[in-house]
Amino acid sequence: EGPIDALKTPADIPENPYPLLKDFEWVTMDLDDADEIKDVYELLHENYVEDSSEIFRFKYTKEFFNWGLKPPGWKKQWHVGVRVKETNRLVAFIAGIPLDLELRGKGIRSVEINFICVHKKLRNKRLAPVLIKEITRRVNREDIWQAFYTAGVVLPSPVSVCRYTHRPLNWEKLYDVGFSALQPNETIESMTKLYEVPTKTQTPGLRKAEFKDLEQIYELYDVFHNRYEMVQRFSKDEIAHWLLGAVDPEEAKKNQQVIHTYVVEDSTGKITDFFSFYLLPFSILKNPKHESLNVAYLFYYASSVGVGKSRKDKENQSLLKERLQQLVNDALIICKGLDIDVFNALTSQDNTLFLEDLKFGLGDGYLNYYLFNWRTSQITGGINEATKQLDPEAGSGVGVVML
Ligand SMILES: Cc1c(C(=O)c2nccn2C)oc2cccc(OCCCNCc3cccnc3)c12
Repeated sequence: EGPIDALKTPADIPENPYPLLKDFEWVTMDLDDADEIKDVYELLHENYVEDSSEIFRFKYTKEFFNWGLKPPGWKKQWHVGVRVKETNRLVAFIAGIPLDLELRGKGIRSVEINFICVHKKLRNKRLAPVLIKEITRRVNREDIWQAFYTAGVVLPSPVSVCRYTHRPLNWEKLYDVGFSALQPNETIESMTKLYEVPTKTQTPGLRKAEFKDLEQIYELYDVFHNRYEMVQRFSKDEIAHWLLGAVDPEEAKKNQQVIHTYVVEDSTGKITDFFSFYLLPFSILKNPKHESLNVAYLFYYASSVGVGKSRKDKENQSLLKERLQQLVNDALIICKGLDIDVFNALTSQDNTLFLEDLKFGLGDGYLNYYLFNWRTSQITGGINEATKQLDPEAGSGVGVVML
């Protein structure tokens, strides 16, 4: 376990940007400028590909970028763009944000790389590796030598791999857009009935999280995440940003269209649990009936039921299983109320404890986790390596959730 490359200092790193194809120039995006956020939004909206079927494309909002790209400690120079010199058109982007990663108890100051995008017309020009080299240079100049990133494709040595899972909430719409299909002995009515959820949440004391809960959420997140091998450690400001929408309560209101966090408060005023999900719709291309798919992604959660207990403690595992099933079932009920069509989750964290019982279906996508310049042994991703089926016993050591 440890760095792979020879140790260096920022002085060893070139101060000039990495060489670029002649018609293009490096730019540092200023995501405090509405026009620049718009450029990134348009580039990704037209060119970011996530699903192989080409039916769906992420339907970004300004708030999604405000929230996803500007957490506490964000740096302009880690929002790297490539523009065409002549036209000033943005044709590529890559982002890094600070990450306090902890791997089996060892803290690793690193960055999280995400949102890499190359314009469709510039594919196969080997631009992506150049984007990665340039953002690595800019990160190294800040004396950071490790990076964390995920990808649907298999690259050299993933630390872990998790599987996509989907919980239909509006089955008929998923059927209409071609995401879900009918098996021989099924009908639209039987499927709609199968995925029906109550209208009211069931957990006593469940309510939206507020800023007054910040201290307790911060504490509960920290102790609960000791159970995973790979976790993201958060400052209190980072918990405010990632779970309440922003450090500043006024700014947070806008981002609460994207990030939704709920807490359970017991009769003594103690926060015993929280869960969160973020919304990122898909535009549906070429469909006569629907133009967008409303999607929620399970984000971070924690329960006092799991605090201070080993995952080998069978008794506690079954208590946690029961608790998480109830909490995530409430998340489904809330999302149905928000007109969400499908609730997405990975096989990470303790999700394998509830995925099957709450009727999540295994998707055909996988998420591979990578750690640049850090050798480490593999971490279980909640699925059986050979069969790719859920591995409820093993659970997952992956506690980090990336957007
Ligand atoms: C993507 C995604 C999908 C789908 O593609 C999908 N669901 C319903 C219909 N479709 C086609 O399903 C998932 C299940 C779990 C985690 C996921 O993704 C985890 C990572 C999400 N990244 C979002 C992101 C981050 C940065 C920039 N743009 C997008 C996904």
